[in-house]
Amino acid sequence: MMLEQVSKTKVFGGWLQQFNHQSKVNNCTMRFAIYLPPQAATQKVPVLYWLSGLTCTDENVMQKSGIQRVAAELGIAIVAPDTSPRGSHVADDPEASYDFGLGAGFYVNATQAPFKPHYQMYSYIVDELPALIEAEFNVTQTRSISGHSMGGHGAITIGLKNSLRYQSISAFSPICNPINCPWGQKAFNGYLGADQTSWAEYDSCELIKKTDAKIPMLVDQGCADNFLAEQLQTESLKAAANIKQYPLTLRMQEGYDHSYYFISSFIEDHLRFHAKYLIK
Ligand SMILES: N[C@@H](CCC(=O)N[C@@H](CSC=O)C(=O)NCC(=O)O)C(=O)O
Repeated sequence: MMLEQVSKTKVFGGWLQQFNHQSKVNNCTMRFAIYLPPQAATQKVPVLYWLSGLTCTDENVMQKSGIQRVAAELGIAIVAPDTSPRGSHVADDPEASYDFGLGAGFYVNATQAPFKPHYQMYSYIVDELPALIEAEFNVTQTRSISGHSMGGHGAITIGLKNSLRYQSISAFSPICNPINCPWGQKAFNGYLGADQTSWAEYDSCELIKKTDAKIPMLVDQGCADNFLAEQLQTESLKAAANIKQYPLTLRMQEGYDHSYYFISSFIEDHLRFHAKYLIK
């Protein structure tokens, strides 16, 4: 069987389920969560992919954001993958830090040992997971992508690099310029190697400067986020978007921090934003 069910819970008339499956690209068992709104019982529905941040699994957004209420109203499925490959045979940061290795795959395809055999999160999110979701569930091939922090970086870079696959992009507190911040430099050095020429392929600011795509993008950033200045660098994304006149709606939200309390405060706006492009 391709999918092994881990849990099934009714929420707002739809079904939240977790599954394990064998990932060919990551060469390990991967878990994901899917929320199917009530409409999926009778018709195919579009999908919003949610990419989570450092230390997260498929569970954080489903348990903390309240995303299901509006997804049920709008008829949008939510798919939340894990943030890295996992298993006793999967390499981790030798120091077992929270910002590299397990729980911190950064949505790139690793080229460096010992990470290359399993850390192929970019291909997993772009190709393998959507193919599985579209084969196994009552969903259309109409997709949008969103995420938080490391997952915001993943959503923006994957959306920009695959403009024909996604209708819209959004992010909360994204790591905007990983090639120039400590989290990104540590991860890219480990996964992609010391030669920085390949790093720009996974940097939102660099990608936005060279793309001709104009996928609508919404970014929310809390002004009281402790990571803002050193790790997230939202101003760099704003500057890059201005250069290209990219259709970015950037909202600096006074008083909000980096947590899921912030996400839960604005997740409804993000779903309604994506619905404009997912549901015609
Ligand atoms: N372990 C660190 C920071 C961990 C943290 O803040 N993780 C965020 C994402 S940060 C960027 O990707 C997160 O979403 N945590 C899970 C949650 O449910 O809040 C520390 O403890 O400071």
